[in-house]
This record gives sequence, structure tokens and C-alpha cells, in this order.
Amino acid sequence: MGGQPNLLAFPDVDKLAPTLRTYILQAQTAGLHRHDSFKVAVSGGSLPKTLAKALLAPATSAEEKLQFDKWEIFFADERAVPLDHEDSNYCLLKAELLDKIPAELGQPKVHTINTDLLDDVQEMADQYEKLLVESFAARDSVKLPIFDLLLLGCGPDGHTCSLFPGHELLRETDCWVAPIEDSPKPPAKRITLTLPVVTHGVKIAFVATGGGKKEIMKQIFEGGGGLPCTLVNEGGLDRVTWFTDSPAVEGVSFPRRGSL
Ligand SMILES: O=C1O[C@H](COP(=O)(O)O)[C@@H](O)[C@H](O)[C@H]1O
Repeated sequence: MGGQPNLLAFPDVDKLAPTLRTYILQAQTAGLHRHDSFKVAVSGGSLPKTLAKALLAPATSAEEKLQFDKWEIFFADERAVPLDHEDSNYCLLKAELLDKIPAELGQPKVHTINTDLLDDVQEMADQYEKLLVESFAARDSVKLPIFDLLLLGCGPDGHTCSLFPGHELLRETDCWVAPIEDSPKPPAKRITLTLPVVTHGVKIAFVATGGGKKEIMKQIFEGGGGLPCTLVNEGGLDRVTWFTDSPAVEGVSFPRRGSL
């Protein structure tokens, strides 16, 4: 393992979307070879909209087919709210993407949180971790679940998943899924994949777009001292690819800007 994260910059989200689609298709093909399913972790925030732009576009004849019936979707993080609440990452993904997938492409298996446990996020995280154990451990006696792909966002403060700058959760090494009850961004109660799980993905993609991300992108790529997104870069190295638009990377200098 080595190398550096790959930073891809596009003029705008419309130009970014086709390359993100190709990248996801490549990850899907690799996942299907590996275990006949495609295990993906997905974030909330601004990501689902961009994801929908990439995945709901008409197929080009030369490309692999999206096989949503082989997808197993987990949440990279989720807020402890009902599934139809406007703060729910599932609700967002459903509205932006899941509800719009054409029937002929099949429907993913989506692993939502147990909303009977909204008042007990420790138990909610433990149950979600059990789902991962069931889905991944049958494959091999893994110490960590290895996602085929993690699709992540980057907050303007450098957080990703519900891993926030300076938070003790950044030091969590035992559990795969952790509760957080003091998220600085509301809602306070959430669950999140932990850093070791995130950095062990086969592929790790960040999608960061818009001028609101410009300052934090500079910090991440020009120093980054312990920011959650930087820690993912440092752990995932060349398995990490950033999909950005010009406003998000204006003024960011980085040694490797590439293509897929
Ligand atoms: O709270 C959250 O924020 C991050 C970043 O969101 P964005 O809107 O700045 O892209 C998101 O990735 C995470 O899933 C969500 O819970």
C-alpha cells in the first residue's frame, strides 16, 4: 500500500457526474467479482444529490450495467431520527436516488438504522455493527468489514461521516460503528462508521463541491493537522479519490491531480 490520494477537479457538478459514475461502475464490477454483491457505504449531506446525477443518467452503450439488485447499501453515518425525518440520511438518499431508480435496474438492499432505538444510540450502533458482522464476517474472519466502496462527504469543518475535528471518536479503534451524542452539527445524536473501517475500504471516494468547501480543502491538502478528512487521506492513500468542482479547489495546490 502506498501512493497518494487522487484529487480530481471538474468545472462543475454536471461534468463531475459522468466520471463519478464510471468510478462507481468500476467498483461495482470489482465487488461483484469479489463476492457477487456490491457493498457500499453512503453518506448524507450534499452527496446524494450528486450521486443521483451520476447514477440516474442514461447509460452509454459501452459501459457496464448498473446492477442495483446486487447492491448492499449501508450508511457511513446516520442521524438518530425517524426514517421519514428531514434530517435522516436515509430519507435524503431515498428521495434523491432510491425512489428514482428505474425498475429494470433492480433495487438495492438498504440497511437502515433501527428506529426503535432512537433513545439509545449505543444500542443502535451495536445493532448496526451486528449487521456488518452478518454481512461481512461470513466472507472471512475479518477484523474489519472491507467495503467495496465508501462514498463520503466533507463538511466545511473537515468532518466526514460523523467523525468531527478534535472529537475523541477519532481515536476509536475497537468498534466498527460508534454512537455520538454530542455532534457539533445537529442533530446531536448519531451513529457513525469508525476511522479504521473507513480507511480499510477497497475504494474511498470523497465528493466535495461548491465554494463553501474551498477553505477546508486548502487545509486538508496543505497541512490538515488531524482533520478527519486528512486522517482518511493518510490511512487510505491511493485508495482515496476526491471528486471536486473548481469552486471547491480554487487555490488548492496538490501534487497529484489526475484522472481515473
Ligand atoms: O452531517 C453530515 O455532514 C456531512 C457533510 O455534509 P455536506 O452537506 O457538507 O456534504 C455528511 O457527509 C454526513 O453524512 C452528514 O451526516
